[in-house]
Amino acid sequence: MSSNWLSLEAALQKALDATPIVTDKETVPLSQASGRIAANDIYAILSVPPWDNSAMDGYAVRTDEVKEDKPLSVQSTITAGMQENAELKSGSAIKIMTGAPIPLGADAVVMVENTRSTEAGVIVTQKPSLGENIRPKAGDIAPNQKLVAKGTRLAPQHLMLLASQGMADVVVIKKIKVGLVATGSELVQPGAALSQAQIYESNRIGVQALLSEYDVDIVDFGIVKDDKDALRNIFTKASDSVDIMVSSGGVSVGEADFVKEIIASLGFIDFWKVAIKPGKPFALGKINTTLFCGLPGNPVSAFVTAKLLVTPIIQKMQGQSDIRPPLAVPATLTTTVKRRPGRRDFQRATMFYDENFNLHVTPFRTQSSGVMTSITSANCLMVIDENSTGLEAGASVPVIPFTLAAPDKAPNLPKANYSTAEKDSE
Ligand SMILES: Nc1nc2c(c(=O)[nH]1)N[C@H]1C(S)=C(S)[C@@H](COP(=O)(O)OP(=O)(O)OC[C@H]3O[C@@H](n4cnc5c(N)ncnc54)[C@H](O)[C@@H]3O)O[C@H]1N2
Ligand code: MOO
Repeated sequence: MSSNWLSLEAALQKALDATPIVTDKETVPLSQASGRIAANDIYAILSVPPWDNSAMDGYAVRTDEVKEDKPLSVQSTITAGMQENAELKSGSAIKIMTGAPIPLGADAVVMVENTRSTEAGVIVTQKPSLGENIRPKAGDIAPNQKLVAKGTRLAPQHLMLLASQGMADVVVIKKIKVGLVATGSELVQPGAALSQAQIYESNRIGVQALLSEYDVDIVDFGIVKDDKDALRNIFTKASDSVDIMVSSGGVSVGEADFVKEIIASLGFIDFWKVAIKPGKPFALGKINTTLFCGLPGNPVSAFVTAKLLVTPIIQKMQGQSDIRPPLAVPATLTTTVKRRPGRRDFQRATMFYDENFNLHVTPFRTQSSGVMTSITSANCLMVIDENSTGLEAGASVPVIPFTLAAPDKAPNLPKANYSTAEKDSE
């Protein structure tokens, strides 16, 4: 590894150390809170369940009165939502539905399937144990119990929990503003006409979609030419209006790569170059007090550095308490891979299961960071250590899946045909 390249871990640590945490709060309805960060610890107000209630449709009984072939007279029926404080009489049973409050005196509920109805009453065919099918008051949540810790990214299940407490809204960290700009005199906005030597700009849309998963406000600064004044102008504007500015392109050593120089003149470059492939020329700095991330222009490098370096920075800035690296799982390499040591490789690859649920992985045929189909054809990144000179087929290698969906041939999953693609007509 070249001496002026940081390892991914060192780069990430430096980046997170330089990242300020936004503390401004706002109150939003639960319907808009998914993916936002809880700004406070949230405590329970109510018991859940609010009373002892039935876990089954059946009969509330006194266990000591349940005898083989002795009918219990059915006193009444209680359904969930009924406002009645019933009391179970001796020698009786009360018909009860799931969720309804347990009548006073009852100490178990028999499932309807374990009973038989007769003219004389209900006969219990399987004696319940004490407390069977009774969900006790506060068995799930007790008042003052911490429900959600400050810094939690609110997932659907957290929102259900808060709703069960009667809460209609929640205090979250204000959305952070992320500026995006693509640099390059050759770049044209998709939809416009191309002239000679021009290509369509594709990094902003990908980075925007990736970062939008973290519920940020994107401020789009468009495309800027490789021109020092134009770059200075955009970055100065950005420092007044966003929390973090993310650019792509112009961070390597070419004649028109001015981005680092301009950032250094407006603030400073904290580090440049990370020992990863793709994505080596990633730069981190500040424009006045605004954090700056310079992604390399090659589309695959921009995608991988946004995923590996920018998304943890965003999480830290939002006050997320638990920032973790992406999930990596071991897979068996199907082919021999030769490489030059120096950078940790994040090869675009396809992982798949065999009949025994073992995961295998095949790298995409080309690993050039300009080949965008290497990411669209892949379903994971295959990680090879910086010092490795290559791996033999059969070696175990970590892979980072792009999604949590099962790859091909998952043997323990239903064999239904999930594909919605139209079948060839017969
Ligand atoms: N002599 C050296 N040359 C290069 C090195 C090096 O170490 N020494 N590093 C290479 C690596 S690795 C990368 S990655 C690239 C990154 O360079 P830049 O960040 O300066 O990117 P550009 O030169 O501006 O663009 C590279 C490539 O990507 C295309 N591009 C740029 N932006 C976009 C965009 N928004 N949408 C679509 N395509 C984009 C651009 O046209 C170029 O083809 O540098 C290597 N060079
Ligand atoms: O880092 Mo570059 O991204 O190898 O092509």
